[in-house]
Amino acid sequence: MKALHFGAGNIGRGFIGALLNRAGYEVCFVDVVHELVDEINRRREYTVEIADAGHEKIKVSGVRAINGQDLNAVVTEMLEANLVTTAVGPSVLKLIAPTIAKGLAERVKKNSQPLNIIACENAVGGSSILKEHVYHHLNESDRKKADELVGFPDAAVDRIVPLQKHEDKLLVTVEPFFEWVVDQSNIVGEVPDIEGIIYVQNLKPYIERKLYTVNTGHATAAYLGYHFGYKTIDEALQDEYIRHVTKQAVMETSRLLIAKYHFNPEQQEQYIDKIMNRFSNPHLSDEVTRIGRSPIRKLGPSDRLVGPAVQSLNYGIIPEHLCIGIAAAFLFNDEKDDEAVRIQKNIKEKGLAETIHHYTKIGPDSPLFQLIREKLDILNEMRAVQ
Ligand SMILES: NC(=O)c1ccc[n+]([C@@H]2O[C@H](COP(=O)([O-])OP(=O)(O)OC[C@H]3O[C@@H](n4cnc5c(N)ncnc54)[C@H](O)[C@@H]3O)[C@@H](O)[C@H]2O)c1
Ligand SMILES: O=P(O)(O)OC[C@@H](O)[C@@H](O)[C@H](O)[C@H](O)CO
Repeated sequence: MKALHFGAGNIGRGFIGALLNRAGYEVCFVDVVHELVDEINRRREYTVEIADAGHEKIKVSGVRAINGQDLNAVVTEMLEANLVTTAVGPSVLKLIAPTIAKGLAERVKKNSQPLNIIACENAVGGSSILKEHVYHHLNESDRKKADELVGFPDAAVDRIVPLQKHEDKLLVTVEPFFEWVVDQSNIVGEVPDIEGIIYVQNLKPYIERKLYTVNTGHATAAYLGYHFGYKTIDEALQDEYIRHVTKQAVMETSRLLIAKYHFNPEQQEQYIDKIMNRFSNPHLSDEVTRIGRSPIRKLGPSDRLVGPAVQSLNYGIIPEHLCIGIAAAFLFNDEKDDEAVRIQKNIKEKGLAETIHHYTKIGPDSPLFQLIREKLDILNEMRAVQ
């Protein structure tokens, strides 16, 4: 069984690649960083280290890699792959789509075996988004064949994997917890037998619970942490105010999720407690700039902050603390982050009101708009007296 995985980064090596390998797949990574591809091919194995008191080291062997710019190599791999997965970042899906489309166009002519393509990204409907981009590059006849032979089941993936700073370029340190939930209703052919995947018939509650709890809390703590000068998430969460706002923000999303999907309130409370502990794992050092990366994406209308805030209003919940997180995201001015730079430029050139509307799509008539502005003033005042 062969798996082709796009993105040999932290989640690619530390989570998806490791699970596929354990399930018996021969894993081939696709990446655009030459050094990474070469190193994987030179060693054909790497180590995953579990960040807890035991520091267990797991060897992932028999892997190889190809360069994503080598179209022929990717097409050749796609002809034979039994499964395709991605962990490249939601904004990169559009960029890998032409290559995947080329591979699929060849494959549907030569191989009548079904193929599932699972995007393992932090986005609602990641595989569906990828499908849309891929289909854009297929002609009508290949699209019809792909409708029959190719599935794009959506997925939710959860495992905290910080930026890696090891001498061993392939070593990846990951938290012990992981969860990979896949929408079974969109699988074509046999359901892949991979230990660790939870198959569900309706993914929406799971991806929203993951993105709107884990990532909402993470982003809130990271943007506040950055604003108040903390470097890592566990440092930020030792600040009483940041811990309080983060916990309240995920309590707000929790009320939304319970109302919308009827999650069990007690289990939801345990889920939150577990997440707050995961954020503070003393064996991981996770920088607030990684967690806050790409703030334009994170301020998007259906992403982790604005998504639940807007939906909350429909259930009579006033998302005060989510709005603090949103306000803090507009103060994230990490100059190494292109999206942060673009937001700050927009604020300078077009003003705050226009910028909030532009990125969040929240209009001045929404009660959230005023709330975000008030929270921004409060955060700036708090910083000034710090
Ligand atoms: N790190 C985490 O804790 C975590 C947890 C759950 C989900 N995720 C999600 O997983 C995805 C990947 O995150 P990550 O932390 O592993 O990022 P990462 O930057 O470590 O890995 C992304 C990899 O994709 C590669 N890449 C970029 N463009 C490419 C292209 N055109 N073709 C092939 N490869 C390309 C990069 O070189 C990099 O190796 C994101 O969607 C993220 O939200 C991350
Ligand atoms: O990967 P992003 O940029 O969407 O979000 C940053 C972190 O919140 C994220 O990577 C978490 O560590 C992860 O989603 C935990 O499962």
